[in-house]
Amino acid sequence: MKRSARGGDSDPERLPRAAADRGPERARPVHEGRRPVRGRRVARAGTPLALALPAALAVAFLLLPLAGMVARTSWSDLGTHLGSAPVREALWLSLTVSFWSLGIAVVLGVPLAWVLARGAVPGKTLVRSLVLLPMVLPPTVGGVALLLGFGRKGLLGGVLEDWFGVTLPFSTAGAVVAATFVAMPFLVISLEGTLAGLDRRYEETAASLGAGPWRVFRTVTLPLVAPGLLAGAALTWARALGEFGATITFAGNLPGVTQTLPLQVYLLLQADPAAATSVSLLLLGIAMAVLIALRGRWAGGTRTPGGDTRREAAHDGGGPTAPGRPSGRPDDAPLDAPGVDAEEGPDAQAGPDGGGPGGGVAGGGRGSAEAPGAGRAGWSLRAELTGFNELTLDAPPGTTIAVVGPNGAGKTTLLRALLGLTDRSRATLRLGEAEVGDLPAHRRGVAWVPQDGALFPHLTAVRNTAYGLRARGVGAAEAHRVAREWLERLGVGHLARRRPGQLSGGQAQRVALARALAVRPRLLLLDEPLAALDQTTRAQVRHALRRHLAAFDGVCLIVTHDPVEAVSLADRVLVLERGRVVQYATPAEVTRHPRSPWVARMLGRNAWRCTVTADGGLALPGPGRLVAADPLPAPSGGTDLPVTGGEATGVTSAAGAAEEAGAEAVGETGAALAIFGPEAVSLHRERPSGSPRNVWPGRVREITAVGSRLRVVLGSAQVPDLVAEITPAAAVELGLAEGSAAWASVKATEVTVVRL
Ligand SMILES: Nc1ncnc2c1ncn2[C@@H]1O[C@H](COP(=O)(O)OP(=O)(O)OP(=O)(O)O)[C@@H](O)[C@H]1O
Repeated sequence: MKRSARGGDSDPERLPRAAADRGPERARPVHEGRRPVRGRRVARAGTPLALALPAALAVAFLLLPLAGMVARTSWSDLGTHLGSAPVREALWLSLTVSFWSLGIAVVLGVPLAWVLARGAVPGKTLVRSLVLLPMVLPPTVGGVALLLGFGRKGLLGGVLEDWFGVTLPFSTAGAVVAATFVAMPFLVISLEGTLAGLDRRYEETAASLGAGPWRVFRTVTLPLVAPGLLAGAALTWARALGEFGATITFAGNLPGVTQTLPLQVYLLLQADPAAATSVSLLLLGIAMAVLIALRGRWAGGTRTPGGDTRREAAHDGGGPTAPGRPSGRPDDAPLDAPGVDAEEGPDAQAGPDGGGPGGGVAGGGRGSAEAPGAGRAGWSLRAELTGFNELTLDAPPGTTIAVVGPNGAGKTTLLRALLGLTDRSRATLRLGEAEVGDLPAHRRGVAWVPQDGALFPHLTAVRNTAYGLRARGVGAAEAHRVAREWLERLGVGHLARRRPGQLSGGQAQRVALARALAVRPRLLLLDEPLAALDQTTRAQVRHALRRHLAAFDGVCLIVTHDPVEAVSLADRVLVLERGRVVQYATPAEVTRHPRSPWVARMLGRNAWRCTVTADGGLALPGPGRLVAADPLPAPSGGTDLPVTGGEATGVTSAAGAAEEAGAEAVGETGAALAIFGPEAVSLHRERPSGSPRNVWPGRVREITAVGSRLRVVLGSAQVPDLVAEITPAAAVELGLAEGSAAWASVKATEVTVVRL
């Protein structure tokens, strides 16, 4: 049996798998636990001498001059040298120039880095090369270029002098310009790298909560890239402080005006080498202090306040992709078990009055947690998608639609199209009476909860929840009051002051849901809201979700791979494959008559593609045949779309229509799907002699435990693999083990046939 064959929990082979099963966040400690061990082994035994030797030489090459400086410094005269009036003056000037330079670099460089990382502007590669140029150009050449640009006879210099009376060469301002020219690239390159590595979902989620681009930049982007920005700023400042070549060429060497410390060193080297060494040591000390303070951060990704280095990029962002990551820590924070049910009194069904004056498209007088029911106000959904997704989606207020389909079916693309965040699919979108398809994401009234919730790691739970309200102009006090109410309602009120990094996965999901519901969206999009949670937490959050979705009177789309989630949360299940609709029906209908093998398997059922033969039999791809008691139903003509209030309510797609037409064309023969549950399969040691007409020999491929029962996968030369579900006692009685021979039988009455 697979379970016993696997061994105990201490089996090292099992650890990564088991950790991965509990979600990406839990998997991390396993790898972290192993890494140092591997690292030590590689360092001790793995570094080839051919690499180690030149590397050591390189370190010696870099170290020797510095060691020489330290060794040759006249330590007894150090105080006198550094305390002299010219050195103090030069130091003061250096600090003035370097800080001005830093200020200008931040004001100009931050927007430039953003445009390079995010802007859809032509010629970005060229601009990036231009930014890098001062880093590789000899500084004296940079100084010459500055003279030709900003000098008296330069392109702009004459204008500056005539119009504004500003002369840059041989002035302190000139020294600032020279230092900025050389140092700004450090800031731009460092920040651009950090921005490119930032997980775009934070910004996209902020937009879906109603924040415009400038607010998103100020309140989400900047705080998240702050470490990268600080690192770039420190490097920029240090580079400006040490600038020499461009300064002396463009601004000259005027004591008290442009003679900064590096220029002092140059002069002192001829007049007083010992003093030059002392001043050099000062500059060296400053540079080392900056580098040590940064500890290599300029070379890394964004270190978010939650503590994770992010190299993720957006779905459509063009950068590297990375797996979803739960914002919380499922393991170490206690779950708020008593919360959900206890706080769900009648009051909990009354929505907070959080609508602010800003309102946005999601504003209006609706309480977002009114009791569901006919006649209530709400927002219907009508969307027509073209591009990768080709479908039309219609749903009345209060509908929850589970979007399912295999990997790459276009589920996420569908959500992103509804948000207006992708060009791969475009959506015309009507929510209630409002056409919002042409509006930017932050004005659509479509709230999005990405896979891991994407809570802003630098904000507490309550500030996360208040974010959308603040973006809509609600005052801070009111927004926080409403946010607290929502957190209470979702059973996480007591965690209001915690940051996402201090929440468990389930708690983080509830906060993310509270944050989305608090803005009273017209359309709610949940991307695998429970995927990162363990079974117990999943059940709790699902429960909370069901209650709140029942009170939500917009339409909610939930992407899921979990059949329990689809069946228990949704009013309709939308099955996608290759961007098209395969089925759109109630969960009961999808369970009874799944129209694709993928859905059938997702629901844990056997699903065999077969061909209906002229005599009503079912031909399988192999030599075997399958007999079903019920004849194939007449072609449906696509009528498994539900109808509500006299109007067709459902989904259509070009592909779906074509399939229906094809099915009709073949009449009673053609492609079909034969479906039977694993509980309908009986296993035997010998060929059964009774009534079943479907009997095949096979060999046990795999046995796994599912709850208190066992799932047996039987491979057969005659028919596709089939799954049976039996009790452990039956398995013992039959002597089943992996590889053992067995017979399978299925009653014809247990087989349902669905036309494809
Ligand atoms: N930025 C992109 N550029 C090009 N193709 C993309 C991009 N993002 C997704 N795709 C492709 O679009 C298709 C649909 O992707 P999507 O992410 O919507 O699928 P999904 O159903 O959400 O999959 P999963 O269940 O794996 O999350 C896939 O074939 C995918 O490779």
